[in-house]
Amino acid sequence: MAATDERLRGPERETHRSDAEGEAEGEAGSPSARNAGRGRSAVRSLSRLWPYLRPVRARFFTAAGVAVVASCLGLVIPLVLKWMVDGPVADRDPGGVWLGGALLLVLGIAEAGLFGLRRWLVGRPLAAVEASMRTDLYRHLQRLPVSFHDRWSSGQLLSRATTDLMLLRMFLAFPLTFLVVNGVTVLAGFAILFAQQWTLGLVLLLPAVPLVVLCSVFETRYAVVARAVQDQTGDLTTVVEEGVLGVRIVKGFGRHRSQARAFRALTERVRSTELRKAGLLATIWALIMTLPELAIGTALVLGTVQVADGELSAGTLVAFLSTALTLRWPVESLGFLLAMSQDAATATDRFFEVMDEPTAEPQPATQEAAAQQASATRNGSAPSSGSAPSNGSAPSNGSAPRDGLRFAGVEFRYADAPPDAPPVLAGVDLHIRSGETMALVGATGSGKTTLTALVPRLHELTHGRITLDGRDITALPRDELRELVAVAFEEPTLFSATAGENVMMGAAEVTEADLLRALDVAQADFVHALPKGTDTQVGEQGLSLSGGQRQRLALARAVVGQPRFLILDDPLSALDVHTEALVEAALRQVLATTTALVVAHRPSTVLLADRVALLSEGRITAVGTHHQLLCDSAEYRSLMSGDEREEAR
Ligand SMILES: Nc1ncnc2c1ncn2[C@@H]1O[C@H](COP(=O)(O)OP(=O)(O)OP(=O)(O)O)[C@@H](O)[C@H]1O
Repeated sequence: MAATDERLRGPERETHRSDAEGEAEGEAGSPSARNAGRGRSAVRSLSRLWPYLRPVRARFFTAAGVAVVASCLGLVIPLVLKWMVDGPVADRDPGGVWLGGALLLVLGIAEAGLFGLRRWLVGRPLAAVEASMRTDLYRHLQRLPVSFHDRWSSGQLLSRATTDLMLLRMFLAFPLTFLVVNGVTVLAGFAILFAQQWTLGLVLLLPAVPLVVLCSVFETRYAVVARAVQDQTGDLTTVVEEGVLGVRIVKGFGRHRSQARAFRALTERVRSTELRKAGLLATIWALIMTLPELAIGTALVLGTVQVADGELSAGTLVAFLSTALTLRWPVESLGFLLAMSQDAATATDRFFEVMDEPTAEPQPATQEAAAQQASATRNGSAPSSGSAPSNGSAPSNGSAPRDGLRFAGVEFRYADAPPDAPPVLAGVDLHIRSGETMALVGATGSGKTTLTALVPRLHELTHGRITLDGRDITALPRDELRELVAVAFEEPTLFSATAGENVMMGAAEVTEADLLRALDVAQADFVHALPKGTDTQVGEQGLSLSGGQRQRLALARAVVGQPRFLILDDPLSALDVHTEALVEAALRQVLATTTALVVAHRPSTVLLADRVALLSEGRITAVGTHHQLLCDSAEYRSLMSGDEREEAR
């Protein structure tokens, strides 16, 4: 998997490389792409599509059968011609010629009708196959851990969900069927050729040997370039997406020229790889067209000599050559059918690279949690985290003590961090009592966001445990965990939906009254002044709203379900002083009814909390009230005053 990761991370690096570096990579794009194309069997890759094709197999195989019949009908036409030339034409029988003509017309119409029927048979089912693959991919992407999304660029995922799946539908609709249909047609055609005149048949068969060798060389080379093109298209998608989402920054800093230059460099790379791909295709196609033409020319000369010598009838020669010409298309199409199959095999690999990613992260704490759960079941009560609830608060139900949120010996290291890097969090011990609000304060990069992300299990901790009312989070079903814990991040993400829908995403079952209450709590009353109130579309990423408005909607989303635990990552950072005061006042009411961990940078946010924990270099170094820490901790004083010298005193 490491190699795959390397390839997937590659785009970010490669996107920003110079052209010279790109050229230096040589023939086939990125080294990772070269490796990806080599040594894999296209057939094995494509066979993984079977589960998706299975539900529509009846229609699919019927369509293939229809196509085989249609194609073989084309082979009957030369036989009718032979009958006409040797029969009615030689005998000067106009009635026979008309009959032959009518037969040819019927055969032609039947052939066209059958090909039309084939298209009708496969059109709808294959669109359904594409849709079901896309749905599976989307569902899987939603389930994959955050660490996966940290590693993969969005453009690579987008291009897999769009371009690659389109390539696969095209492959199933056309090359897959026609590789079979053309294969059967060529075999049947050669049987007819050999039956008519085996010596001439051998002449036509001669190019088959070099063609097979050439096709196999072509397939190997083309696979590498096809992979490179598809990966580079993914990079391009990432750049376009970043450019569109970051358009304010690009414009604000006047970076449109340098952005355009970077984009041009990338398109240049895609273009040159596409040209290499086209060059390979042109070469194989030229050879595939030339060799059979030479063979047909030779057979024509030899056949004419045989007719002149009286060894062969003119009708047989006409039929022979017509059959040979009918076989031209099935043979000549081989080049691009193989190319499309390679594109599809690459698309399949890229699709399953994502689908094969495990949805669960390794959970070192699971055993411990499982043991804990088992012991809880034996004792008939929810386990505590080692000590009795310290605030003496009432149990949440008959047996479970309300122990609040507890971190015990928590250690965390990002999977993609260098092996020699120290863990982001190490030995974090912290207890937030039930009903308490704890502010988490620390210098930039000290690990505050990381610590908060561990509670809803956006990342899996490396060691230690986190408990909610005494229950290990790894032992809680995900749904229950998400119900218990609500989060609002510093960067408020909104979806292309209405303002109301964005808020109601915060809980499973939300009433209109809950929505209005949450908007009120988050001081998001501005929503009512929008053109359609809570039904107003807020646009992609909520970009039509101000930063403060987005943050208030995100806050409303966090509180709408009245969660038992609330995790807020600097939720007031984008608010002006006036709105901040309003939101703070409202938040006080919410915090009074929940257990909260609030990342805070400013004294005003800290003052919302009952106690403050100071996170320093991945450890909790002090816990106390705001005033206690101001007295006892130089680092805390420095962070609150924004004065670095304070710490040195
Ligand atoms: N996905 C990631 N992969 C690897 N390292 C990461 C990742 N996300 C964060 N880090 C690193 O983890 C450390 C802690 O980051 P974190 O975002 O938790 O800090 P923070 O205290 O919230 O900072 P801030 O106050 O600036 O928001 C930083 O050194 C950061 O570079």
